[in-house]
Amino acid sequence: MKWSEICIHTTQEAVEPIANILHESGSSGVVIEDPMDLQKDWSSVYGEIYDLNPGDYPVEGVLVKAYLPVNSFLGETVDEIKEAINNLLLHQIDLGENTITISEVNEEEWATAWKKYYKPVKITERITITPTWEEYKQERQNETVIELDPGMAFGTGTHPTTVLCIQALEKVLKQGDKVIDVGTGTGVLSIAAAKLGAESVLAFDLDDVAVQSAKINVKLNKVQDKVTVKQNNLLDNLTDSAPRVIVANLLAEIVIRLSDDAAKVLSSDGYFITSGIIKNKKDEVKDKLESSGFAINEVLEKEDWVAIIAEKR
Ligand SMILES: C[S@@+](CC[C@H](N)C(=O)[O-])C[C@H]1O[C@@H](n2cnc3c(N)ncnc32)[C@H](O)[C@@H]1O
Repeated sequence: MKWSEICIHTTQEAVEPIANILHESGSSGVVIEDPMDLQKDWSSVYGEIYDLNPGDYPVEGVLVKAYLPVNSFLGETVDEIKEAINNLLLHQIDLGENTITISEVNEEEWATAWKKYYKPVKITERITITPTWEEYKQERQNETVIELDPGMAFGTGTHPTTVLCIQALEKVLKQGDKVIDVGTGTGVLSIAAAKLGAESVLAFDLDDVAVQSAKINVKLNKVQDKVTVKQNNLLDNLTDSAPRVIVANLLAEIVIRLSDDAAKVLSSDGYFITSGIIKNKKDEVKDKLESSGFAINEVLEKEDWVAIIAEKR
């Protein structure tokens, strides 16, 4: 089969929504080439990992690439992708250059193109995330290893927003907590919560592809007794529960929409961990959280992204 590579030159802020658009259009294995990755000193800090070629990276902005089968619908699919990306401007998302190029690749190239970027990564002192196809030996006694097969769901577990959420979970989670993970994607945060000691975790995602991916990863990590994965819009139709922690790695706009419901649902000593928030939207989200009845406990930052730990007042 022939495949077409679609490459979008954009901004860090637009990477997640564009990756979602590409997933929804049926493309496989989104690759993100962000020059910030070249500046990370993975080898000295984390004893790992990457062998990155600077020639693959833009000088400014980020390249988001995905692979579409070459068939009679390709033209229409590309037009739909372009339209959906341009619609992001209506949500005040900066698209930067927003140039879109299409090129043909062979099957072998695309099948391995994204996997070469995905290696075991030490996310925090305690947690390492490794793709299922890498053999990884636990290096330290108290190390918690999460195995992930990202499939077509967001993401590899190494995105700054995911890392920040895991760091926040480590700070607030107590043994025996009930947790809800809104927008679970691959299930990575639910798996982390279960492995960090949560008693039960509800993992919600609107996207069926994510739900299927999270179910697979939950089993792979043997936490199916603790984690229940369901297709659900935000916190809609929640009956019992009263979790002590809600974690939501979504876009700033969606976090704002979720804030009042999160305050209602959480237990009285509850924490709301939010991310997917680009730095320039931090104050808007903080204001909304405060007006929903939260006190801002801590703001964590990584690259252009923030995560906010908010405590129910
Ligand atoms: C940025 S990804 C986060 C994935 C994962 N939690 C992580 O931290 O890597 C956001 C996820 O939220 C899901 N999502 C978006 N809107 C949603 C909604 N209204 N209700 C539930 N999930 C939603 C998307 O399908 C996507 O899987």
